[in-house]
Amino acid sequence: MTRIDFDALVALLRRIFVAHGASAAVAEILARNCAGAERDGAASHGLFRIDGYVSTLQSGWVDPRAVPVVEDVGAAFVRVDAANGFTQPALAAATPRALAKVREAGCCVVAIRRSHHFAALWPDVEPFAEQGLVALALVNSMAVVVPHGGSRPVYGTNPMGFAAPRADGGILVFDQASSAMAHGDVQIARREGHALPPGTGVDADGRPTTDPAAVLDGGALLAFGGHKGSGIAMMIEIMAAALTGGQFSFEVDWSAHPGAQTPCTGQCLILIDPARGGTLAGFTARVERLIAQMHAAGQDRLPGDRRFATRAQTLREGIPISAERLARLEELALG
Ligand SMILES: NC(=O)C1=CN([C@@H]2O[C@H](COP(=O)(O)OP(=O)(O)OC[C@H]3O[C@@H](n4cnc5c(N)ncnc54)[C@H](OP(=O)(O)O)[C@@H]3O)[C@@H](O)[C@H]2O)C=CC1
Ligand SMILES: O=C(O)C1=NCCCC1
Repeated sequence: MTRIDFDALVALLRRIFVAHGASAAVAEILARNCAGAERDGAASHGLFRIDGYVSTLQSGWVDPRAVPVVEDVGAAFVRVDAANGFTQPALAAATPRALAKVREAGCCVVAIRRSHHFAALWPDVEPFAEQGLVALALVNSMAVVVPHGGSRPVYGTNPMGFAAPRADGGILVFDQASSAMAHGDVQIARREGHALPPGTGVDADGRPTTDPAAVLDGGALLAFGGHKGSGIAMMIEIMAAALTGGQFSFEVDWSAHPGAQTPCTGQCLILIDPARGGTLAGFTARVERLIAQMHAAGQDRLPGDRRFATRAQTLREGIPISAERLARLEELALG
């Protein structure tokens, strides 16, 4: 195992994306996003995803040079056609207008369609919380989750990311799939030969299984928390796809593009200026009061704590990477 500096990793990933057809602007955004996930120790959405990005780019399924079209729809709504490109450049294109609207109207919905999201959600919400806003991002993916009581997959692993400002200038963030496990983690479990916890998925005959291969090859995942998580997955389909005009998870069809892995769906981002409920200082003081109660009740780890600690360590010491993986990335950067 060796270590790589964050900026060096961004530069290497940028070369990979450019070598596989991405514009300089798209390559920069995806490289920072993916390197940031690896820096934060997000096993399922960091370098693990690079082979999937590359085979998707080679399949012609996504346009890595897409120019998003941003449209104003009233005082507090921005509609974005990602033009079959990645979600993150579409969000970057919409951000200046969304920020202007949230400052003016107190809130803003950003509805992105025809977009491919293959990453963690916290990078989509953190920058807004760092500017004193509350942000909630909802994304649907591909049909691998059975609705509660059902027998075939309809929902994606549909993640939600939430961030809010804190009193010390820091932020509180959670980011999670609505499935019992992210699909990426099931793939990692198969690769590493680990069983899944009971309640994660079913096999091709709908029987509960702890075998990741049985879930991935014809089986399906369950929502987290039974009918409650299933309701959240349903809400995310409605917010990320019905509201935006993106595809539902069950509509994603890769059959004409063998090797494609990124789901072409939608994302809904809701931004709120908490100062509209009083003052920003008043809001963050209430957040701190809640956190103090959580700690007093015995919760010593907040969501985001592990990531922020990993980030601080890897920025200091470098990001751990195996020699094989580094060699593979260098090879991919050659195109
Ligand atoms: N693009 C897409 O379509 C999809 C993306 N994803 C991404 O996959 C990633 C992983 O998702 P998932 O596996 O569900 O996330 P996890 O279950 O690993 O973590 C979910 C959240 O809970 C926090 N957390 C974890 N353990 C504890 C604990 N013991 N106490 C308090 N908080 C805790 C985490 O904080 P911390 O981060 O600090 O550990 C995180 O904010 C996410 O980034 C998600 O966006 C998932 C599905 C689809
Ligand atoms: O891990 C997951 O679940 C997913 N991640 C990226 C997009 C597809 C689903």
